[in-house]
Amino acid sequence: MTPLIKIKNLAVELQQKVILSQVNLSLAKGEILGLVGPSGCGKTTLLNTLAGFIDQNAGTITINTDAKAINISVDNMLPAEQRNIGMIFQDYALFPHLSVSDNIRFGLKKLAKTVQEKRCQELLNLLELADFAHRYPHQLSGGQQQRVAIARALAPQPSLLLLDEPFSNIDARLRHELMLEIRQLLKRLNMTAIFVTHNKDEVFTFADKIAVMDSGKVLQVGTPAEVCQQPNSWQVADFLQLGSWLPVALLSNGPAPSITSLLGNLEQQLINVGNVSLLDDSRHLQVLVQANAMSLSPTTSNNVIVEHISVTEQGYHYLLRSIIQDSPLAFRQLSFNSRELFALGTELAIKITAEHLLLYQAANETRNAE
Ligand SMILES: Nc1ncnc2c1ncn2[C@@H]1O[C@H](COP(=O)(O)OP(=O)(O)OP(=O)(O)O)[C@@H](O)[C@H]1O
Repeated sequence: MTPLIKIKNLAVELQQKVILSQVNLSLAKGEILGLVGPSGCGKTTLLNTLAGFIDQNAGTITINTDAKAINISVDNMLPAEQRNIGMIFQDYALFPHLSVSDNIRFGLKKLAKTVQEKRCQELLNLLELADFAHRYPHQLSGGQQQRVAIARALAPQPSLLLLDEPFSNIDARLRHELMLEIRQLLKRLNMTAIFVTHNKDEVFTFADKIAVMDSGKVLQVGTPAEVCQQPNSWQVADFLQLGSWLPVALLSNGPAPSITSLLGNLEQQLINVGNVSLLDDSRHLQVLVQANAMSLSPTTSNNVIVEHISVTEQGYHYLLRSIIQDSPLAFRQLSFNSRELFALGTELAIKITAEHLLLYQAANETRNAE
């Protein structure tokens, strides 16, 4: 199926600095993509480049609608107003001197008055804003302002909607409800959307697909389940906080390599992420361990000490450090969940219960970090 938007080898430089490089993404009509990554990795720059507020230095953006295909490249830089892309900014950027209705009608000035009226009324109803049509932005709550921003962006019937941290200004209690509501609305309209977020829960609630970025590049794209189950690099696992890192060493190589750690030898099936060359690079090997994939073991001798405790809805979350600290395999922050309460400084015997383990090669700094 032809994707609604296809981004190929997109690159952007600002003030002679590479901000985006080799960005490749495609989205089918009606799909919602969440862009995540550390601060400064280029998420907003990507949205602004798609919207036409920043010029690309290489690559193509193709938008396929029923009516036509738009090709945007360095040789064919289409101005923002001809891209048929709607954008919702983090602060909503509503016009303070215009009423809710006038904000929504703002992008419709070229259309006949009757069409403007009809579309505005439809959007007021759709976003449950009819009672606020004559109010001004400062007379609305954050959630209501966000609905107006969405209505205004949808009014010109864009083929793609871009949302920069759409829920960051919404009260935490309302956020989840609003996210589900807006997602259902976009799905009903079969609207294709790309949104930026810092919030892991947000991406899992709102997105069909996620793209994890780092240093101007897209590291991994997939459904939230795919990315969580098999993060393709330690940066992805680290950014999404999918577990903690347990340093390991190679015991034997071959088709079924075996490894050891300060929690003992690990018999689990190993998935060698990125085909780490075990012989060459065995110094910085680590496995990703989820907090729920470990248990207390009566048959193992004590191997960890409780360093930090926090209370969770399911019980207690512990940070454990290895009892042995003068080893290259020592760790300081292994996450562990339990319903039992242990005091700080308690020594415990822990074993890994996961069926398989993801093996990564680490940069030095991720060792011992959660
Ligand atoms: N106009 C500009 N001129 C030069 N550099 C810029 C400009 N705008 C952004 N940058 C740089 O581009 C990089 C990416 O910025 P961007 O705002 O896209 O990141 P981000 O992932 O959205 O960050 P955050 O999550 O903090 O919002 C940063 O290093 C930033 O300093």
